[in-house]
Amino acid sequence: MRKKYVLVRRPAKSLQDGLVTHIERETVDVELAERQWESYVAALTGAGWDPVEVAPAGDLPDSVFVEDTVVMFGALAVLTSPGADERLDEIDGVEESLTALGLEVLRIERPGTLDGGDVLKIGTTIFVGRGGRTNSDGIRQLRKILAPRGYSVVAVPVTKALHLKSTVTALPDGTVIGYRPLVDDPFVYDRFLEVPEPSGAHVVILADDTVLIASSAPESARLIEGLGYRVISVDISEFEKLEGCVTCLSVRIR
Ligand SMILES: NC(=O)NCCC[C@H](N)C(=O)O
Repeated sequence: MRKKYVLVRRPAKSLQDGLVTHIERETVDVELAERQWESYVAALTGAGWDPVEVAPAGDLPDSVFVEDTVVMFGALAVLTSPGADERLDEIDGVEESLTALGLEVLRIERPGTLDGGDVLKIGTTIFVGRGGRTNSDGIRQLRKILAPRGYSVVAVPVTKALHLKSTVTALPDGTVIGYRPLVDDPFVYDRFLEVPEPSGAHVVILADDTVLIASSAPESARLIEGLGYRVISVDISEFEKLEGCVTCLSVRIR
């Protein structure tokens, strides 16, 4: 069986200086964050994923949110063009890890901006959030890269949260789940299921029958379990204080 790699990046010592846009700033316990990160990586490993650690970047507070720096399409890695200038320097370290894995690497360039947190892949349909971090030129560039490879890019406005995937993600069967007050328009998706908690909208698909969710969303976890999935919960409270969620801490490479 082919190895399933997952890219992760250890939290920076300066984590507490990470950006906050839509929520009030709270003090981050960096030591607790480190322990939570270890448990998060252990959950991925336990589900059969092989972690590849991008070299840590002590002076880049948001570097742990590695999802925003690259989007994978099979063996193609598209490095992003982060919408926040403070995050631009995160790209180089990620590129080194991707090249070392022998992947084809392309990139979105300024003036285009695109954050990985704005990209939701469901089969060959790629939903891209147009919001605070991703602009129309970034979407245009991604569309140009993906069209010849058989993907269609569907752009959707995001006005109520940081990223598209702060508002919705998808279950293994393709059902889009979201916390309704944060979703601009649920009708852009073929199937939409409302979850009862904001962080319940975020799942990482670990296998066809298994998803990872934050422990801050117990009711949503029960709802998803009721649909026949195995649900693994992890506490990521310190990352949630910086508008992070379970998806943003890793990038799966299949
Ligand atoms: N994909 C994600 O949900 N990323 C979270 C990024 C949080 C970080 N503090 C930021 O504002 O960029």
